[in-house]
Amino acid sequence: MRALLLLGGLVFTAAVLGTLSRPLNMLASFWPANAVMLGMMVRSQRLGSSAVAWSVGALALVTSALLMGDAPLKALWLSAANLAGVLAGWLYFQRVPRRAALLGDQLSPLYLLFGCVVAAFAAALVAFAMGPVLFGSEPRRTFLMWFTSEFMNYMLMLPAVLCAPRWPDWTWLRSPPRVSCVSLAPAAVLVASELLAHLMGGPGALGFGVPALLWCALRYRLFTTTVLCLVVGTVKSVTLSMGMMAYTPEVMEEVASMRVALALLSLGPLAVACTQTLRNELLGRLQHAATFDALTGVLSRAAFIERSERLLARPEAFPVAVLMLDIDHFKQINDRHGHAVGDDVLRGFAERLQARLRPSDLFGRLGGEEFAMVLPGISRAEAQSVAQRLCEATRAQPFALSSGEVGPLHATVSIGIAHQGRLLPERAVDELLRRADVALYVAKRQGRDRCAMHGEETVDDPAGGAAPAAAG
Ligand SMILES: Nc1nc2c(ncn2[C@@H]2O[C@H](COP(=O)(O)OP(=O)(O)OP(=O)(O)O)[C@@H](O)[C@H]2O)c(=O)[nH]1
Repeated sequence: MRALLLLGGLVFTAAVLGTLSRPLNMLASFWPANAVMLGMMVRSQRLGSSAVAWSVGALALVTSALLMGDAPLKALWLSAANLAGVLAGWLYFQRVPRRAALLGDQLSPLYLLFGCVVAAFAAALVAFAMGPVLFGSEPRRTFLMWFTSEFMNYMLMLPAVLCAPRWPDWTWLRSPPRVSCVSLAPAAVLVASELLAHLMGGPGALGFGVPALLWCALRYRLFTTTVLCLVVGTVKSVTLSMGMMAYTPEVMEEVASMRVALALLSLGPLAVACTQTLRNELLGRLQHAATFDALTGVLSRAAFIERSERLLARPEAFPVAVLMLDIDHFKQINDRHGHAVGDDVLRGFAERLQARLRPSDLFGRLGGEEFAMVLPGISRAEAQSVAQRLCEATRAQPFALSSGEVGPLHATVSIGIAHQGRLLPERAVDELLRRADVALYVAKRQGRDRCAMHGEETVDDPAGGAAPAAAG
């Protein structure tokens, strides 16, 4: 219901705005209603496939035309042409891969271009027959002007509607991004280029803003780029049509050609913005894959070591505890129940322990069934009690398994703790992991399902001579 109201309200408002801009003269022909309706239908599959939604859109177009003073026959015919374009565009976008239709693909600008041609062509086809009846103009002229005006409107407006963020994603409205001189530079250069174009005039002035738009496409989000292209295109078409630039197209063919040029201007920046968005998304996924362990979701070995090194280089992290955790007899779980069950236990174990850590703690999987933690700002006694709680949490409940063939499985963990009160001069991570490993060896030797603190009792240190450690 909310979506229907939004559709009706937006199409109606856009149609009223379009009608109000009619006196601007032929070149501007600002008509956002069709692109708004098409964009919403393409974005929401529920709206697009609902006969009620199409009726609401049609009603909004007809009522706005009647309210703005069009005769009933004219209102119906204009709305029929508009609807024919929207319907043809929607049918076309249904055949385009969804991701590409929503500007999430490198080829999106080309799909968009073709979709706008289809929609504009369908609208012009219905409209040109009424040219002589309603406007007293010849059909060829009506077709050319209708097609180019629709094409320009779709090309400028549709990208912004297709990639506008959904309402809950508008977090930047509540906490706007920090604006700096560097971030404003592309927009400032765009304004300067457009002013220069205005001062110099001539048909070539159309392209003055392109370098700045390309810069914006590289620097800003896709939606911001589409809005900038829309604003630049609309301002250009209005200033040209009002004779505010030194060059103003006069004959019909010049106007039509100018509209097509205005529409195509945004294609380059759009292509760059789409590619950039795709690239950032892929980089984000790559970064995530390198940072987090694919099975358990905790930090990967490399990311854990890197973040631990950064943390342990800061004096305020001390006193600190480094824990080495190893699930007991994990090989038996694999051997008895299979690798998939072993994976379930690893996942459940990591999830259960992660829930018991503070945001400032680091938790990583070093490999196999071996995990490690860095707990900054913690005393020796606190570290010991945290480790004990982690042992209890592992032991307390069996781990749920995704396959129903085996019931929940019990598992236990052994933990070695290394505690360090003051900043270590160098190689702190290696040293503390080594000590924690020594303590883990003690915990395993003393019967497993327990924790051991390095430095409390002398034990054999496999890494080099005798080292102190004790069971917790
Ligand atoms: N399911 C699963 N098993 C893994 C994975 N990585 C390593 N393993 C297995 O983990 C087991 C580790 O066994 P061991 O190192 O002998 O240790 P353990 O059986 O836990 O014995 P203790 O540590 O002495 O208690 C091996 O069988 C590995 O094949 C993994 O990603 N998934």
